[in-house]
Amino acid sequence: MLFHVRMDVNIPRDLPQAEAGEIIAREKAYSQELQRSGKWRHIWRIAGEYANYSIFDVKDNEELHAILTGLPLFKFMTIKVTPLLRHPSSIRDDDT
Ligand SMILES: O=C(O)C[C@H]1C=CC(=O)O1
Repeated sequence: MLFHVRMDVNIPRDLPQAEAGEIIAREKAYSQELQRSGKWRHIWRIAGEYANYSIFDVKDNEELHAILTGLPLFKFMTIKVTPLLRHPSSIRDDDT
């Protein structure tokens, strides 16, 4: 199942810089591992914002929930999920 996910990150200003850096490094490793597995298909930075648009390709809602709640930055994020399905006019083979 494909999901479009918007993640907005809001790290509190009073979080020590070293702690924030450590969480961001863990987030990057977590994200890149999921990208290598094919579950996190795409990630784009939203210009001018500490936010991204991502596409996930997972088995079901439960798997997506587990992935998102496992994000090291999860507690500092606002996340919006939109389920996707193939458009009948699509000419792309990888839209499902
Ligand atoms: O920077 C972000 O958009 C937040 C988060 C998502 C992946 C990652 O490495 O960081």
